[in-house]
Amino acid sequence: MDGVAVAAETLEWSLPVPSVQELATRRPETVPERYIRDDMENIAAIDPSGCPSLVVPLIDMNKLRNNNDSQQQAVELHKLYSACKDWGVFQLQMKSIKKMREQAKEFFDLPLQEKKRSAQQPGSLEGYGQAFVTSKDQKLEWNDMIFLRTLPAQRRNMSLWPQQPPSFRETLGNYSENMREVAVCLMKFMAKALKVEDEKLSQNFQEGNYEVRMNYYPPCPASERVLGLNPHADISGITLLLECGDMPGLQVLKDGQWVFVEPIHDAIVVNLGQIIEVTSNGIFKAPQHRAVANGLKERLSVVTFCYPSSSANIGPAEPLIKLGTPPLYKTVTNEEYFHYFFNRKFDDPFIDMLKLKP
Ligand SMILES: O=C(O)CCC(=O)C(=O)O
Ligand SMILES: [Fe+2]
Repeated sequence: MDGVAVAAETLEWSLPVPSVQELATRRPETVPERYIRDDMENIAAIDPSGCPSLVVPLIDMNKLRNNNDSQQQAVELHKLYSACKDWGVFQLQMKSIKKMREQAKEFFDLPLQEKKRSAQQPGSLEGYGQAFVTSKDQKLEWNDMIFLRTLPAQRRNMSLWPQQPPSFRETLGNYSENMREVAVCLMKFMAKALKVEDEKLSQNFQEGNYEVRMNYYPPCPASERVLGLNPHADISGITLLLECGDMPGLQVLKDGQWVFVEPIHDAIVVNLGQIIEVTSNGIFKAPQHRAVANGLKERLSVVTFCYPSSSANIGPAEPLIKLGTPPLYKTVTNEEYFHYFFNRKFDDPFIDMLKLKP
């Protein structure tokens, strides 16, 4: 059984709350109290434009793949290694994925009643609605989303896949396959960068589970006191994030400072998840990140969570341990991994529970 299925059976994921898109359409002067983050001191972040050391690294997949120029390849591989180790996030240059961007926007532009044809069912995360609303008192995020399992195809719940816009389903299917290729390829190079020449790692992502979350953040009249998405580290292996416009909103915690990830048109953002932090025995980092709101413009992101095959164990890669380094984490089954996740205390970096005592 995979993680989300477990959750759907055991947790109230998504108590019904109003669509923030609908709230924003009425152009209110302020927002309801439940969105105001008196619990957060400072939602401001650093603008990285004047500070090159705070610009998220940019990796070129073509250079990584170019076997005709081994020098260039080695330089890019080293850049990848440093990005995964020092940041846990980087931008990956690739042809822009225009169609998915357009279709995501068209979906959220539909009337509410049409979007609600894909509405989440009680107690389940999958579908159109909000995520992780588990109590009537908790602060709410300025975000509407649609969450769908995409690969392998037999995990799809087609009753929740939007039928509008007309080519949404086909575009999302193709896009997911495209993202699986990217994930598999990245895993090959990440294994190489770790000097773990192990085909199993990328193979596990070839046979892995893929889920897509499309996030919609409308303009917000109280953006400096509201959060689009709470700080978190992803529980995936890796996460591939497509920005649908040029409005910044994603921030990553780097050396104690929140830094904007500036959207680049011909790139996707790669965020390492906690499975890779464990697999790399703590060498690579799953960064804390969050999304802020803004008062000017809507923002959309299409986020693909890439998980290894459910039959693969989660633990430090064996070749790393064989090189003589003690394992920092215990090895668990996929089911155990999600069990730890669902039984964490809310704000815990939950992989700490997998840490072995020195
Ligand atoms: O929309 C964003 O920029 C962040 C999305 C994200 O972190 C997530 O969906 O896990
Ligand atoms: Fe995330």
